[in-house]
Amino acid sequence: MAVYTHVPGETLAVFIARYDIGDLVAAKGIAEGVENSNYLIDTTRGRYILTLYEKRVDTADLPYFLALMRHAAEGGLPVPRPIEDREGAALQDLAGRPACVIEFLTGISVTEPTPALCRAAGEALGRLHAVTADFKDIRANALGHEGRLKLGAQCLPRADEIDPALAALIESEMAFQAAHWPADLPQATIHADLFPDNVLALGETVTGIIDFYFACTDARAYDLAVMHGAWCFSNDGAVFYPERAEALQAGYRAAHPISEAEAAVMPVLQRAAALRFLLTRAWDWLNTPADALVTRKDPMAFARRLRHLREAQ
Ligand SMILES: Nc1ncnc2c1ncn2[C@@H]1O[C@H](COP(=O)(O)OP(=O)(O)O)[C@@H](O)[C@H]1O
Ligand SMILES: N[C@@H](CCOP(=O)(O)O)C(=O)O
Repeated sequence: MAVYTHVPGETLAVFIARYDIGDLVAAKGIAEGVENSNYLIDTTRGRYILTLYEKRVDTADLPYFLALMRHAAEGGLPVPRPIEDREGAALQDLAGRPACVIEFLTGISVTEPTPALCRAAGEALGRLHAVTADFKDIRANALGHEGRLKLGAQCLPRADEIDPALAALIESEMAFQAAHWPADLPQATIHADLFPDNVLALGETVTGIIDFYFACTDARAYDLAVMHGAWCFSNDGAVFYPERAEALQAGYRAAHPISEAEAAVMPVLQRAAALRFLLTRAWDWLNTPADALVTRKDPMAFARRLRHLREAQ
């Protein structure tokens, strides 16, 4: 469930009238997503997405995210373009929250991707890296190497409330990452959260790359490592699908090279990515009130991935 901020219909109609996109004819809250409130907006001229940014998104970062989406869309990628109102403003204030109307893209997100879709998604990431190579804005990754170690230390004291062996796993991986994280990889603009639920597809064609709200500047190859964890395991993390991983990497290489140095440290980056999602899920698991609207994601699904990656080395 992800409509945290409810906007009355009459307020929405007045809001949409600021734009040159036709009159509001329907608005529905979108259940998917966890971070922000999203509405599907139909007007007399087309369909749009209205996002109200909730507390975990720093308002100061919004111009970066919107500029990045615009840059990627102008580069020919299926990325939603932020829509400007008649005065040229894309970033708005609605119901006390920062808000933006963006293009609606067709397609559905799958939960069990085929190797062919993994290939297409890998290629989409490679194209994103190619198109954003000249995107100049910089945003530090709050969940980069240092951020992961900090969050790990915050999760450790209560991690065993989730699973009796979890603290030991986190502590051991933090030590490994502190010793092995490569500081000298090429930096780039990365999506940083390109899970299957953030890729829209029709059949095996990618029609949308969405949810840029973790995008940042970090090791380019780390973005592929995030996708490896998100796309190449069963959802519970119990089964690894090598054919998906091969397809993902082949697709990426069709659009962007992977250097020898990046390939050599990929196992470390994959473990770092598994740790990142294990930690944010563990933190949310321990700190989300039982009556919260949002469904917590299972941290153990990424603990299993991390164990698999550690054993495979
Ligand atoms: N531009 C878009 N076109 C079509 N559907 C979208 C678009 N943006 C978001 N959605 C829909 O809204 C859902 C939640 O969006 P998302 O950006 O992932 O939210 P959150 O940041 O809260 O996780 C997506 O799963 C998708 O169904
Ligand atoms: N992909 C992350 C959670 C972020 O959720 P999103 O809906 O904004 O992609 C996870 O799976 O832990």
